[in-house]
Amino acid sequence: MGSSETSWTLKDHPKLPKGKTIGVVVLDGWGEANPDQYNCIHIAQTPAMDSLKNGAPNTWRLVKAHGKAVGLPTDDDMGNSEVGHNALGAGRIFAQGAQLVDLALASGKIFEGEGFKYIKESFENGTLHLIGLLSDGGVHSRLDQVQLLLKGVGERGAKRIRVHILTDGRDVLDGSSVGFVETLENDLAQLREKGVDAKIASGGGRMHVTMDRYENDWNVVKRGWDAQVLGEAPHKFKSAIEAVKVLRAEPKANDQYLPPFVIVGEDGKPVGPIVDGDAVVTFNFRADRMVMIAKALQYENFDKFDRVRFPKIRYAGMLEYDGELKLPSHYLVSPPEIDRTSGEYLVHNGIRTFACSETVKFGHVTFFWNGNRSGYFNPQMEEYVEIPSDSGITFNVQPKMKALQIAEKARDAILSKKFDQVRVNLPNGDMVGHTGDIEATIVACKAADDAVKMILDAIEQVGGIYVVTADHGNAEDMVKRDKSGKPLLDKSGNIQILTSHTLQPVPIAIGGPGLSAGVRFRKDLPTGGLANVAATVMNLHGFEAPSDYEPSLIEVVDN
Ligand SMILES: O=C(O)[C@@H](CO)OP(=O)(O)O
Ligand SMILES: [Mn+2]
Ligand SMILES: [Mn+2]
Repeated sequence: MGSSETSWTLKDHPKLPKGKTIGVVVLDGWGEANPDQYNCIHIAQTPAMDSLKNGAPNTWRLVKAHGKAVGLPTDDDMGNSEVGHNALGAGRIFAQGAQLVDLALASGKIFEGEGFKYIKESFENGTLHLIGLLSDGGVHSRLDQVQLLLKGVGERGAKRIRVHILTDGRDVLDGSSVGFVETLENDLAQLREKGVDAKIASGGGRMHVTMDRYENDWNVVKRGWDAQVLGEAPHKFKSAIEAVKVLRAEPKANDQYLPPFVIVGEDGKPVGPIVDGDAVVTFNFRADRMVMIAKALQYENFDKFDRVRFPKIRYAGMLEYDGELKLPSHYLVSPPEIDRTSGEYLVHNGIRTFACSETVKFGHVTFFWNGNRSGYFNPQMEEYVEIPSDSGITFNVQPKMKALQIAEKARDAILSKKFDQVRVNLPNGDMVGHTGDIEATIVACKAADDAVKMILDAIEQVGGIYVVTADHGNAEDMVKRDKSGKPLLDKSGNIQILTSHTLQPVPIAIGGPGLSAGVRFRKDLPTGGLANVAATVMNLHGFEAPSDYEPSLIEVVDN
């Protein structure tokens, strides 16, 4: 159903009233796991979330937040914010970027599309540059896809290839960068044997170089630009393996924050700056952390930092990263078409919406929630508030982040009675969980719980309803485990800290004075996931969900 033929009017729910203020709280990175010392949510004081759990099974339950339930290729794929918020907002399961790229590579269609034809024009006389996250995390990119892409471009005439790597350590174990670089070097050596001049040209840690999001800190993108395009960085090495090993040996160094480096040849000159006539592919499929570099590579007029040189290149994204902005204008694989999201329906049905988070998660409750769409559906009906995040720090230094400020904004929005839905994302469990700092993550979880309490109190005051859930796990498990669940030790006998998301389910709780008597979670949807939440929220607003939405989690029983 395209939007032109869409009937936006939702049917009235047969039993549930309209007009209740609904607080929708998404705790980022807040899964449910066994209570042990590596479960920061369990260790932290979280009275608000604990009390919600007492409502099980009628008003508290778990939902799936990983794998196929959120459109990822397999059930071994951990959840992430993009797919989690997409599912929460869109109410249906869409094959997500990771899977669409897999399919396009398997069928070879990726090499037949408009995007590939466009970059191919540069293969004869220019260099093909690949820029992206080098790991098998599967959140933003996957190494096996990069390998297939490299093989494919080699077979299709690319003569000179330069890869600009971003080391991970966030979706995968810290220290794993070395192995990924070795694998890539191996592939590049094979290409060289076939006569393709293929090398790594630059690199840096994902959180320090290139992969900022929501314009939190343009310096991050600039550091990448300087290395990738200008061939300038504070560190110069003859090989990427040496670079990563040496930079990791610095005190406190880790994969996420490695400084930028360039690879130089025997003559001391960078082996792969981006110049006129080259082609560039950013190979991440996920949008949020690619939008800023895409703007720098694509926009003629650009004032976020001094690019010094703006080479005339043919640029394509692995996917289109922003459908509204049409960014980038060329891409190898079409993104999922996430249409008719709950946000769009609700605005058409008179629901006035307020959404808020701090910068690092602001796009999650707006852009991702709305199916990777920027801006408002109807500015008269919606207000989105972004609280500036701290920048230039790792969040274990400020684990409370802006949770209190987000909660205050939500509280004020609820008490103002100007909105029917007040939606927030509380980032702490996730952003601090990614640092691997257990003490700080415990503080973070408490801060998120305090914020939940403030929002629940405001809902209480206005006689509203709350829906509290999460987008995927993180803080509930901070250690890598074997199949039996036992913590894994590294060579020196230390536990292996897990900085990534998890495969755990997440809680969802409903309640508040506005919740009609007799509303409870159904028992016949034991495998329900995040995509079932949108219909649930629509019901609580007094509407039936569209028939092709995943079913609502609630039922109304006569008391
Ligand atoms: O920080 C990010 O980009 C991802 C992890 O790679 O986390 P989230 O999906 O929670 O945004
Ligand atoms: Mn998240
Ligand atoms: Mn995360």
